[in-house]
Amino acid sequence: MLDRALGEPERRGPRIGSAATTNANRNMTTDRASARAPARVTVPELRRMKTRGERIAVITAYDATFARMLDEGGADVLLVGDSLGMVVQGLDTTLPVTVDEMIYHCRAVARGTKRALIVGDMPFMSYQVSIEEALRNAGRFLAEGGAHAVKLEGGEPMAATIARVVSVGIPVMAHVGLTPQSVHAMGGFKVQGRGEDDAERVLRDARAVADAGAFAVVLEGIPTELAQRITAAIDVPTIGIGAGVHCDGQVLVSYDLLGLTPDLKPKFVKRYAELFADGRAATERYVEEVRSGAFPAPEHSFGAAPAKKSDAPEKPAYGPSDA
Ligand SMILES: Nc1nc(=O)c2c([nH]1)NC[C@@H]1CN(c3ccc(C(=O)N[C@@H](CCC(=O)O)C(=O)O)cc3)CN21
Ligand SMILES: CC(C)C(=O)C(=O)O
Ligand SMILES: [Mg+2]
Repeated sequence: MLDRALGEPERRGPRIGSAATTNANRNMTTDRASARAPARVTVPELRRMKTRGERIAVITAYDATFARMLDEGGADVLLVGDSLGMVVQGLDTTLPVTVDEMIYHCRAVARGTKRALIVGDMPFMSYQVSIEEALRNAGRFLAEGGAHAVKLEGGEPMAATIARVVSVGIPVMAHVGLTPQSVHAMGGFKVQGRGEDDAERVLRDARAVADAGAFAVVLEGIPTELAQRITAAIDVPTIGIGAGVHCDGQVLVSYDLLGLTPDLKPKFVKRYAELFADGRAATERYVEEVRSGAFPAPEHSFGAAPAKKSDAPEKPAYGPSDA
């Protein structure tokens, strides 16, 4: 429990280190984790899921509590998306999000996750300037953020970068089609690959990143038939968002899935809960009860001298719990 509270990312994934460290981690897995915790989803497992025709469920997560909820709900992959700039930070685009911010959120998600593979989304300008910068920043997501893989946007022009990052043992999820970090070049969050030439470009992009060694490819905002062609053309799983019904998996922003983004309802979003409306209604009841004096009631209050039933040390009213 203590190591979970501290959230050391090195306990959560493969990490280069001494043989002693590796053995210690292995023993910990054997003695403590494997009996109760489900096996961690791995990159090779995701590739096998495509060959078995099993669909892959990906959801974005930005903090430990959501990560725990989504992990227990069975998500195969938790993507710490740079969409956090829009849903957590309140920005209009993802462009201002920094590597330090992404790593902070990755660490929180890593602490809340037992089974899902954790993918860190590389933010704008953290991998475009040079392959060296891409390597250094990708490495930080694993070493400091506790992520198991990184994602980056771009097709053919990013293939050499993806190949280099993959070559040092960092799994890369690619992302083609509607790439939100290119919002200004696209003139908005616009569906891509609609014309014949543009469809060919997106298909070339997907082929290039798969050939470069990406373990999966996010297809965002493209027509159903194009996503179907791409899914058939490449061996690695396609993960769709606004890309129709034929992809090998799906990804959705958790805030959209849970109904926390009341002002944003793109066509590809399905809401499985209405947490914004529920949370607002709960807040209204709380505010009303504070104003009327209905909350707090006696059962929410502490006495001056707690009755001692035994000589056992008193439990603190609140503090670290082993639950
Ligand atoms: N909350 C949230 N959900 C997301 O899916 C998401 C983010 N934020 N932030 C980063 C990007 C931005 N995304 C978006 C945002 C809006 C549309 C949108 O309004 N699309 C129109 C289609 C426009 C067209 O016709 O070309 C739509 O109606 O779906 C699409 C993707 C996807 N990502
Ligand atoms: C929507 C997914 C694919 C993403 O890139 C994000 O959440 O940032
Ligand atoms: Mg993103």
